[in-house]
Amino acid sequence: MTERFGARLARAVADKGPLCAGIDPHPGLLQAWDLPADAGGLEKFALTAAEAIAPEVAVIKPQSAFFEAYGPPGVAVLAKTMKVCREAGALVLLDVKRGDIGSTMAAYTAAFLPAGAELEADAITVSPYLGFGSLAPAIDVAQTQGKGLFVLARTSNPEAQGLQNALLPNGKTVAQDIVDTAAAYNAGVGPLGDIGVVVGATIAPGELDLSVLNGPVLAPGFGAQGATVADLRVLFGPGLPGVLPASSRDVLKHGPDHEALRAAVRRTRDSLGPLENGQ
Ligand SMILES: O=C(O)c1cc(=O)[nH]c(=O)n1[C@@H]1O[C@H](COP(=O)(O)O)[C@@H](O)[C@H]1O
Repeated sequence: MTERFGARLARAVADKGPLCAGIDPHPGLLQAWDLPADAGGLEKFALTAAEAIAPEVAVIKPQSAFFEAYGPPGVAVLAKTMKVCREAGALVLLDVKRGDIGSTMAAYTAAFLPAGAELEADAITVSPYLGFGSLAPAIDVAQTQGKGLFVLARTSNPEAQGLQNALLPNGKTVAQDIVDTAAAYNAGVGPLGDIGVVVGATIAPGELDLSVLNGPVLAPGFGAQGATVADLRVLFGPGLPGVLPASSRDVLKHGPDHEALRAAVRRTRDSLGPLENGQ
């Protein structure tokens, strides 16, 4: 039987710590690395980052838009980058933020989750704003094929507050309702469910109750967007249970030197606490 994503993630985090390192080939970073703004520059950037960073972390998160921006050659670079990351032992969380009516969601799911797909990921980010139920095709595949989802709940950007903290007729905020719906899919699954949520590390403490989620929490906003390790501990609890703090630019800015990149990702990873295996 295929091992569930939650179990694979728990093992990876026990081995390498909870950091999720992002590969975000921003045009400004390509320029800072002295690379041309074309598919060749993108490839050099992404593969350098993947080779230096992926062996050091449990999860690596390529940001699809920065690759799609270069058209089909960019998507080919994304596929290659994901392969390098997997071969280095990292779980690949593809940040594509997809979400659509159910039948179309099934097509997005086929693009990113099944074994053998050109852009096969271990998990993807998805948007529930067409209704959580519209994600059913992705949930089905994730749960049966050992893959994971990270559902946007309370995002790190300042514009998100009004919509995501709006109260629903059931008395919950939109974000809390998304967390609780994800929790229902994770109930009773050990050691961790497969349906995670995205909660920005920049939000105010106390906004959300994550106590029954029993699933992973992707927490972007750590580093370049201002959140610190201390902020993470206040927000999510001292032990950061199930939390994957995500950082992209704050690590990538140390490139293109391979050793400097590797040192930066190790520093960031180690700032989150000692590894369970003492490495
Ligand atoms: O889903 C995400 O990954 C995400 C959700 C969110 O609420 N905020 C957020 O910043 N992100 C992504 O996380 C990464 C953050 O990058 P840095 O700010 O450079 O660390 C980017 O790829 C964002 O698209």
